[in-house]
Amino acid sequence: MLSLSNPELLKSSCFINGEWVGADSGDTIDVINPADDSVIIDVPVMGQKETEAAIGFAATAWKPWKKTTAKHRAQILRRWFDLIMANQDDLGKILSAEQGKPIPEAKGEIAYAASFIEWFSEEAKRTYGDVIPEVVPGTRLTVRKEPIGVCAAVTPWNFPAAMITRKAGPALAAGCPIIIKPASQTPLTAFALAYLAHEAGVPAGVLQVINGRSSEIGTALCENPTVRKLSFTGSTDIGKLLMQQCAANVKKVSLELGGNAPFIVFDDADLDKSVEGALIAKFRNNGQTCVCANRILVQSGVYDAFSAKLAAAVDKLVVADGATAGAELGPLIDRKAYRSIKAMIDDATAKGAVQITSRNVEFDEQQRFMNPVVLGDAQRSMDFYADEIFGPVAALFKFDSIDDAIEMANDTEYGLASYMYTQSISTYIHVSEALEYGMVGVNTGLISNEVAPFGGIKSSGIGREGSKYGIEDYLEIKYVCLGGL
Ligand SMILES: NC(=O)C1=CN([C@@H]2O[C@H](COP(=O)(O)OP(=O)(O)OC[C@H]3O[C@@H](n4cnc5c(N)ncnc54)[C@H](OP(=O)(O)O)[C@@H]3O)[C@@H](O)[C@H]2O)C=CC1
Ligand SMILES: O=C(O)CCCC(=O)O
Repeated sequence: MLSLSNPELLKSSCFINGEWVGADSGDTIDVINPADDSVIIDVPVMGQKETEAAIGFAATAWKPWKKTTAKHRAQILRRWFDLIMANQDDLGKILSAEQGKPIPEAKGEIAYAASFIEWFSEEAKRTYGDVIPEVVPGTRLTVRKEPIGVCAAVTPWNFPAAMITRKAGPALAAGCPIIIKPASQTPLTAFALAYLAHEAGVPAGVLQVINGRSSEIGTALCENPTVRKLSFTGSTDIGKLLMQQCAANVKKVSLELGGNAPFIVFDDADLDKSVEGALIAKFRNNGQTCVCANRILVQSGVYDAFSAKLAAAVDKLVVADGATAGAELGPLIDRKAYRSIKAMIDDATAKGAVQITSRNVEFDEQQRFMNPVVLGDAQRSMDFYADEIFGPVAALFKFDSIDDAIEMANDTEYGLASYMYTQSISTYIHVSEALEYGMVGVNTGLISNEVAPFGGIKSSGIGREGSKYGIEDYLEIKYVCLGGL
């Protein structure tokens, strides 16, 4: 059992219309700690019926919520932020237990998650409209931003807190209710956040969390016309499916999907800083992040030196249960993830990739931890050139010219994050402008924060989260033309 200062945070029920409830069927499923396969607690398995009920409650809650002042919503969100930060230790323990990331990293995610609530508590007051100079005498043209209506969020297991607050923050700030369906593997952080939202004064029905059969819940959320907006973070395949389902009633969608981030190291880069950046960009959350470096492209002049330095640093990363002091990489989320990552390593080595790190990367079905690995001599024919690794494998590709680097970097259906290391201003400007990505990190491996627009282009998704842009998707523009003056 998790030892928490505030045991109220560990919930085994869904949160619907201000009540902690089980599934109508009574069905439950265990939430498993991926570090040791122990059961943390069981949670309800809900489906279409409970989802429809939650949509109805949200619609009812919307009427008074949209009429509250921005200042009132800002105050509630600020209280929620304060409560999340006051409970950071407990929330970090819950998140680490169900997701696997080391407790300090989990606590870091809690602070990152809270930052979206703080940010949108401030942005709530800035959803300005416009007054447009009239073209016909005796008229007045005004533009007002209004909440879009009932929103839904479907979120992944890799960031069980931040992907929720990055959606719930702007929704609530804009005056919308939101129904959250967390990943089945990590519902406990979502429940704990809902508990604190309620404590902060978020009214019943304005924020609900429903766990269960994803395709049933997803279909209900996408096909019910009362839901006006869906925000999804997860795989590209499921994103496409949800977008199709939302098309029937022209629902607004935001999608944060897969990536295939290039991390480019030019000959003139500061190598120590590049290695430091690569460690963050590649191994954050054990490589299970959509903005993780997927293809590390290194210019031929520094290829050998960079590979040796990176491999030495990677060999030192401490792999252990996330609750163990000093752990830097926890377990992967599940066996399916191990199998998929191992298959990519095997594919690459069969095609000529060479392991530069020294630790064993064999895998058996009992295994819960994977050693990080650096593979050199990576080639375009290898699976990870096109596909997201989502694990602790750094693949190094060699290139000669700047144009080669740009061509390789853009040679993908994805366009989320990209990174480059150079000390040349002209390389920085030329390459950062040529990269077909929503985000570019220059001389840094960490680009995410609440004030910057997070999102991708191409198959990486639609829309931006965080920043001043992140609230726009939760607002509709209403133009009023007043005549006869
Ligand atoms: N962009 C990103 O941040 C992420 C990318 N990924 C990528 O996707 C791969 C697979 O991970 P996975 O967890 O399976 O990602 P999914 O896209 O399957 O899951 C993300 C969310 O979507 C839900 N979901 C799954 N199927 C449906 C459906 N038919 N209708 C509605 N909701 C659905 C999941 O619920 P449930 O958990 O209940 O199935 C979860 O809440 C990873 O290896 C990685 O490559 C994964 C996670 C995050
Ligand atoms: O989609 C993800 O993988 C989570 C986002 C990580 C981030 O915000 O940096």
